[in-house]
Amino acid sequence: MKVTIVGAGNVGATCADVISYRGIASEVVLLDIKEGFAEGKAMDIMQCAPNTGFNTRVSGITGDYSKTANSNVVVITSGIPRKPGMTREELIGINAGIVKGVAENVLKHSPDAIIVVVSNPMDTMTYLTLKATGLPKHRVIGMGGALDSSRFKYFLSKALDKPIGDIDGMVIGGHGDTTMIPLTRLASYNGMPVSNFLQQDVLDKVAADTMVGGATLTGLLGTSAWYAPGASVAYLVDSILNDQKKMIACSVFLEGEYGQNDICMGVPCIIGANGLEEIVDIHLSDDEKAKFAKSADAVRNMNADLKEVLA
Ligand SMILES: NC(=O)C1=CN([C@@H]2O[C@H](COP(=O)(O)OP(=O)(O)OC[C@H]3O[C@@H](n4cnc5c(N)ncnc54)[C@H](O)[C@@H]3O)[C@@H](O)[C@H]2O)C=CC1
Ligand SMILES: O=C([O-])CC(=O)C(=O)O
Repeated sequence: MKVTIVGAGNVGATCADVISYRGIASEVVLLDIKEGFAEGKAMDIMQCAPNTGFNTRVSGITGDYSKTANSNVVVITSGIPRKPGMTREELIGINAGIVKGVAENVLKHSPDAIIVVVSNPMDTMTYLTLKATGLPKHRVIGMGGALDSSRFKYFLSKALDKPIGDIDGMVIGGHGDTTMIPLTRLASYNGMPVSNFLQQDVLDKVAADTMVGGATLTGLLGTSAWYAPGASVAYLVDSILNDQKKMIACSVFLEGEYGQNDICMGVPCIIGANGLEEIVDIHLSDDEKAKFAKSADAVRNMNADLKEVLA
């Protein structure tokens, strides 16, 4: 199975590293516009193989999409990341043109690929990719919820002082500082509701920390995060390539699901060989429904800025 990652920067290269280290694909192509950059990242990753023992072939290329031909999955991580103090939404001006161009280029050589969109503002970039390419909704999947959910589990494990692997939870809604919806009501520790162990004010703090998880890391690092984002993309790609049918919160096109239409937003999805295989209805409470509708309003507002690029 072949995966192309367009944008060999922090997130793209980390994703390639995790995919190869875990043997998720037999071939990974990294593509970037910066001369020699993807080649360098691929060479560095390949030189791990003797010591970590993987067999994935990782190669890098500058701008030549013919090398990406017949990819099963294409990941779009090209574009600029935010700096401290910025929102993801401020990236739209530069990233919209990049993402549209990349999506069109990859499809010329991999007409059957499933596209995973990572560049921010991710929900709007996913919507743009779907509209610009005309691909069916099952082949355009935005990655954000997998990452936000792993941050949610991290903050829950800290609050509970219990191992992160014993925690389950999901974040739906938009992938933005104010649009994420951590589902604290449904989060669990070894199958038991976390509300059995944590007071509401602690749960509220966990949710708030989760929502600004990306902004907190951007403040600490000077650019946005890459280890957990790269690993989250690899987790999603694994479910596609190996037909795992995992339930993962992903940004996908909604046609009435969760009361929304003509928008891409994070909802629980079954992800398998066909990409998006099912949107799962988890019966939100009235409060969660209200939050989802508010989140959708904000994402829709952002999508309105695509008028020019989609014209
Ligand atoms: N959806 C999510 O959960 C997450 C999204 N992101 C987003 O992912 C994007 C990438 O982030 P980083 O890897 O940290 O940035 P980065 O700056 O390290 O890497 C971006 C790469 O894209 C390349 N690039 C730019 N235009 C290109 C084009 N037209 N064709 C091919 N390559 C091109 C650049 O040369 C650069 O190497 C950002 O927009 C960031 O906000 C980052 C983390 C999580
Ligand atoms: O925070 C950012 O800008 C990058 C991102 O989407 C994340 O790490 O969640």
